[in-house]
Amino acid sequence: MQAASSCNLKFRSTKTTRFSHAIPKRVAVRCGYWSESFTFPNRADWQSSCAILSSKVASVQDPGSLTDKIAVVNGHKNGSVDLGLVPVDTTNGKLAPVQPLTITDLSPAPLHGSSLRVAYQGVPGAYSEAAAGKAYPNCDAIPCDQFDVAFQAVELWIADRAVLPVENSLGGSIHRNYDLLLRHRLHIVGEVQTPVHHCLLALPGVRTDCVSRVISHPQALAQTEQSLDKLTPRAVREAFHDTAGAAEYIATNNLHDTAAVASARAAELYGLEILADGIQDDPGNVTRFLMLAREPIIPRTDRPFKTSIVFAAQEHKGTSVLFKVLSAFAFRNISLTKIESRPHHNRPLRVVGDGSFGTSKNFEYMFYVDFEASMAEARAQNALSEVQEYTSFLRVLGSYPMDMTPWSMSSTEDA
Ligand SMILES: O=C(O)C(=O)C[C@]1(C(=O)O)C=C[C@@H](O)C=C1
Repeated sequence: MQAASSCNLKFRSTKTTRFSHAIPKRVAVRCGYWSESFTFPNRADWQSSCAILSSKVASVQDPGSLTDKIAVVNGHKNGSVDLGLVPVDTTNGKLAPVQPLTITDLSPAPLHGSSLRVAYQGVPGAYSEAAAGKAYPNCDAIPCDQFDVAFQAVELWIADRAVLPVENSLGGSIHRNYDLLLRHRLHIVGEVQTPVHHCLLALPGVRTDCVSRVISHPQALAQTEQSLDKLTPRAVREAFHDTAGAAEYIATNNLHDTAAVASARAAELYGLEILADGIQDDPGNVTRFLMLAREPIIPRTDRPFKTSIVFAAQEHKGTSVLFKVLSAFAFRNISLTKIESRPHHNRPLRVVGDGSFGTSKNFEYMFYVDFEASMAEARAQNALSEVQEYTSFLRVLGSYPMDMTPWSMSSTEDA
């Protein structure tokens, strides 16, 4: 017998707990052999908690005793708490029998079921969902409303992996995910690059010249800016959480004046028509996604590897720290593939000058560097020991196989 996740047990949220004012919320969940507690630090996390908890509870062994799954919320015992999770058995109207844990449930991954659970940001039809499928074929893709929720889903063992975008060939870096990489403790275990082929979608019968508003993910709007100038010059553009979510919103609210920039799959899923196809401003539009896990993978040397690090320059080490750090790689013939700087949140400014001409403030940064070498190679280890001399903070985010998928312009047609 399979774990509960394979019996298609689903939960429907009917209402939220009456302790909705208390944040952070600590919830203890007990279910058969399994019990775990979760903390939802802010309201947004708590609001998405029904989905998170449902997915977690549905993936454990014992689908019976459904009423006592949510044992405690903020110290209050079950009975006074109703999270409003209603079990819906989609198999044959019966709940699956209780199953004891087996040795396979204790193996590192996939957990509690036959397929890997992969968190992504967006709803079905988002490019991130396609990327999750490319990174982990046959995975169970778990939609999350925010990037932060996808990180937390892995940290809380609700998902086994997260697949999140970090940069696009037209729109540039997705800074939010760089910041979250630092805030969370997940490891980069792989990368996947996917062609992004955008369409303009609207309700059936809507003409392009009747569209007064175009909604989509800001990255998607940026990637189609010139095409939208031509197709819908008078339409206002509005940011939405994700491309497929924008398509779903149009369909759900029956909006005849609004179009979405999204994938052809989103058109199919939400019953929209494709007004224009391939509207990305560059035919070779590609987004790079990172695969994240709780544990790092063991770096190898038998195939091309990339390593991602983040560091902050040491104060009082002079102005040429960045040059010295980059030289540590250059002298060892290690190519850098990416460098990104983000504000140093703990130390945003450094005052410079001796006062004779006043003082100036320099901004302090966290530098993210990707280089083409595996941490199993001596040259990479030596480069990092040298980097350590100039830095006050250094973290290896992951050493992982490079995405070597053959790529051609025509492959962009697939997405
Ligand atoms: O909205 C989506 O469909 C996403 O998957 C997000 C996202 C992004 O964050 O960059 C991913 C790929 C595309 O570059 C556009 C949007």
